[in-house]
Amino acid sequence: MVISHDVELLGDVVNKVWFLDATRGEIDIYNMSWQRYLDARATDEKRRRRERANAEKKASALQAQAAKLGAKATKAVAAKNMARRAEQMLSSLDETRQADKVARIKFPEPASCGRTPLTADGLSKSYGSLEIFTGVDLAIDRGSKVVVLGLNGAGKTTLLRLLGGMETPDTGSIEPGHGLRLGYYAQEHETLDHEASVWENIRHLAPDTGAQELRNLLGSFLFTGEQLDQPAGTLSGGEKTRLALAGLVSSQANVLLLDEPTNNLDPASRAQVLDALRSFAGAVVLVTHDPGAVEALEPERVILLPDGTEDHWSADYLELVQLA
Ligand SMILES: Nc1ncnc2c1ncn2[C@@H]1O[C@H](COP(=O)(O)OP(=O)(O)OP(=O)(O)O)[C@@H](O)[C@H]1O
Repeated sequence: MVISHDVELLGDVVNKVWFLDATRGEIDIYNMSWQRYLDARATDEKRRRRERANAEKKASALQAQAAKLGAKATKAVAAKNMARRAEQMLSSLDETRQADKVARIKFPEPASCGRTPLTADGLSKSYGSLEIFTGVDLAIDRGSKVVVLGLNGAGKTTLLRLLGGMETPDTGSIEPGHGLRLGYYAQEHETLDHEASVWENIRHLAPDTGAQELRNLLGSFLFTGEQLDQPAGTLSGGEKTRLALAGLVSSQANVLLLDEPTNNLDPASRAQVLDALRSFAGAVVLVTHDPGAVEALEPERVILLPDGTEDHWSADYLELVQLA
């Protein structure tokens, strides 16, 4: 049994799909491949919409007739029965299926900054006797797009944590440039306070933004009503990702450090993140195993770990993204 947002994987392996329909509160079982399931579900939903439209038409005809009859005292009982039948007909229908909701993600104009908002010189990091990397230099220019590649354990997350000030290097230094505003998206969501609620988290991340604006922002990331009071630690993987991204969007950062920002997202929300990346005017340093995210970023440069070598981006590196 597999739970995944990776549609390629699902297309390759599954021959049975359980669709948990939150609108109807039911599980539909489709004994077929992923592609055939997608087609069958689309057909089922079309059928339900048609049935609903027919029933609504019938019910409103009944209601109109009942209203006419109700005017005559002798027909009052028949009219009442008719109205009741119309009501029953409507209440037995499934709720109309909302088009599956998707977060609307758009990064705002970044705050203005100098030519090179972030520089690092001679960074080294070891954990005990394990040397992760030594002597890594980099300069992040305004608006530049950089992808960090390396095999598992090469130190990609470690480098972002150093740049984001979450950890200190053993040697070397990190120099913030004029006007730097960093936005850090952590793979494990450690930028979220898991004890605090959704609302308190976003409040903390964007203390200068008005309450209504924050409410609207959270709404566009699909957080409304009671969920604003839910502790962040109890959110699902995709919801944590959405909350952390909402925090980034509210921050006006001009350098985004993104560690696997598309993990845990359903395909529709992932597509939104990729679109947001495409149109972001600030600088981005991206760590990802998702080739689609790299293509959306259109990086100019790549940093290869653990050596710290820098190169111009070329499509040949895409293969390494999947390996890494
Ligand atoms: N706090 C720590 N204590 C000890 N070892 C650590 C610590 N943090 C990271 N490491 C080790 O440092 C190495 C680099 O970890 P890092 O998470 O930066 O790799 P990565 O390139 O991001 O890997 P992946 O592609 O698997 O996400 C790993 O071998 C990891 O086990």
